Order: sequence, then structure tokens, then C-alpha cells
Amino acid sequence: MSDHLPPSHPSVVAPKIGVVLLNLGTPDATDFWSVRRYLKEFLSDPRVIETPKWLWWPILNLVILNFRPQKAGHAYAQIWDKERNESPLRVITRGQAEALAERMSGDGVMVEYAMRYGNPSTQSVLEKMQKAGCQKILLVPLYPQYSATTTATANDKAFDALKAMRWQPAVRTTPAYFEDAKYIETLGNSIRDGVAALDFEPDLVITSYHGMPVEYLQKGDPYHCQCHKTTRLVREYLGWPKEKLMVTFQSRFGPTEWLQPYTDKTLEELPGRGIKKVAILAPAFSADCIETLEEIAMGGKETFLHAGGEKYAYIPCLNDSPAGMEMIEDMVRRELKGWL
Ligand SMILES: C=CC1=C(C)c2cc3[nH]c(cc4nc(cc5[nH]c(cc1n2)c(C)c5CCC(=O)O)C(CCC(=O)O)=C4C)c(C)c3C=C
Ligand SMILES: [Fe+2]
Ligand SMILES: [Fe+2]
Repeated sequence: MSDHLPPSHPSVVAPKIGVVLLNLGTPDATDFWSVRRYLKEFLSDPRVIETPKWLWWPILNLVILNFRPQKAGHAYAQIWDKERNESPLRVITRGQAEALAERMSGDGVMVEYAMRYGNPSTQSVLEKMQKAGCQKILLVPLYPQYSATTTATANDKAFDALKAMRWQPAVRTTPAYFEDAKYIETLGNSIRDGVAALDFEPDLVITSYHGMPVEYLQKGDPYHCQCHKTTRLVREYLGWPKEKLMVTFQSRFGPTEWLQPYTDKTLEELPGRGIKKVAILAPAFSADCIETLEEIAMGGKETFLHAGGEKYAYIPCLNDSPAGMEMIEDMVRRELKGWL
């Protein structure tokens, strides 16, 4: 330390640039209390549930949190990564952060991942980065299509953490990448290669997006339009006819109307319309998770075959595949321009 500094002066760290991959979050274990803790944090977020607090509090605490953790815990147990004893969402998101760190190792950038709900918490990760000397931080919500229920709340959580910092880093957020040429190309290639690897020719390929209440669309959330645009651009990239690639919405929650057509109802109806062979993928998810592995790959297959379907295949998310990581690296480098 130089001689003009008082003895009590805090240590000075060399300035760095940080990149944080933000994802939704997942329980730490599949038992009732671990799943309950996660669901309580998730479903108490007013960006996700817009029902007034006085009405929602008793529904959540007296009904949902008494029953849903057991059902969801059972579903998580079916897809759990037993080798690492972790949820696939966390294993894959960490894999993405490690792969990006490796790709950017020559640039002196610190790469971490954080969750909106659960661990590692956004606050703990931002504090760690600030202490490590990150004076400039890029937040990367890993949601291709923007929604207040995902992108906005991930950023909110980060800004909440920054609020408490005396020495606050400069911060940028990456925009949604639903129409980014590299994303469309990467998604299109994964569909083309996924279909080519099947032992059947699908009559239809379904792009199944996570749903949301219709009311959120009516209030101005652009998610619905961005999902449709992603599918249209991918179809154009592949040069496929309109009938070959369909949009549906999955993971309905609660009694209100959600975006339609619903994935499960569609899978029930298709065989009756002569569509007996389908491939399905979930482009709103950057990493496979309970909603893709348990609901779509497993549950969707059961629904479709039970309704008279003959062949069903799930095409995985881009995850930490080399092509998926190249796309994320491209986006991060573009958004770091002027800093790197
Ligand atoms: C209650 C409303 C919900 C809205 C709106 C919503 C939007 C939304 N979610 C994702 C991505 C993910 N959701 C995941 C799980 C999950 N989602 C909800 C509810 C809403 N999501 C619940 C209750 C759950 C928990 C599981 C369950 O009990 O069914 C996950 C996976 C987490 C994991 O641990 O694997 C992701 C990812 C998007 C993109 C989205 C956008 C509209
Ligand atoms: Fe969700
Ligand atoms: Fe729309």
C-alpha cells in the first residue's frame, strides 16, 4: 500500500469487468420443505402473480404451499441429476457460466451465474463480484423472449442488491434476443439436426413456449408477440411451410385463462386430426428444467401416445452446447462493446 494511505485504509483491488448469467432458480432438494421454500419465494413475487396481496396471501399460504410442494417435489425427483444431487436447471446454468468463462478467459472478464429465486442468490453473487473488483457488470437474463415475469424481475432483483452497495458498479442489461440472427440460426440448426437424427419424419414440429395469463398480454407484456416472431423467423430460416411449425403455450398455473393454444390440449387433439408423429421443443428456455424434461419430454409424450399418437420426440434446449455457447458469447461480446 502506498505511503499516503492511512493504516485503516481498505485494500484496493484491480478493476474488472463482470458478466452475470441470470436464470430463474430451482429448489436445492426435492423434499417438501426445500420445494416449499422455493415456491414461496417465487410465487410471492408480484411480477409473477399480480393478484392483490390481501387476496393472494391466503390462497398461497393456506392452499398452494400446503399441496403443491409435494406434487412438484415428486416431479423434480423424476428429473433430478442424481450424480450431482442437483436440479438440472442449476447444473446446466453453471455449465453455461463455466463455458463462457473459458471462452472469455483471454479478456480478463469474471463470469458468474445467479438465480432470481433460491441459490446462488443474485445478491450474494453481485456482492462477491463487487468485492472482487468488478466496477462494470453486464447482467444477462437468459430468457430469449422478454417478459415482466422473468426478465424484468431478474433485473429488479439485481438492482435491489445494488441499492445496498456503497460503491456501486456501472451496470448494463442485455436485451431479449428473440429475433437475434445468431439465436434464430442456432435454434434453427438445432431443430434441423434434431429432426434429422430421429428414426421418423415428424408430421409437425411444435415450438412450446412457457405460458402466462392472457391478462398480462392485454396489459402490454410483449412476450406473446416475441414467441410468435421467434417461431416465424426460425421457420423462414429453415424454409419450412407454415403448417410444419406450430406455436403452443405450456405450464398453465391457476384457474385464469392463459395464452393459447395450450400445449397439452393440442397434443390430445392432434392424433384425431391425423397428425401422429411430432417433434417438440421449448424455445423460451435456455436450459432444460422441470418444465421441459418432466412436463414436455415425459408428460407430453404420455398425453400424445395415449391420445393415439405414434411417434413423439423432444428436442433439447440449447443448454451449454458449443453452438448455444457461441450464441451467448456473441451476444455478451456485442453488449460489452466499449467496455472490453
Ligand atoms: C404462476 C405463474 C407463472 C408465470 C407467469 C411463469 C412464467 C414463466 N416461467 C418461465 C420459466 C420457468 N418457469 C419454471 C417453473 C415454474 N413456473 C411457475 C409459474 C409461472 N411461470 C411455477 C409455479 C414453476 C415451478 C414448478 C411448478 O411448481 O410447476 C422454470 C423451471 C424451474 C426449475 O426448477 O426447473 C422455468 C425455467 C418463463 C420463461 C416464463 C415466461 C412467461
Ligand atoms: Fe414458470
Ligand atoms: Fe402477440
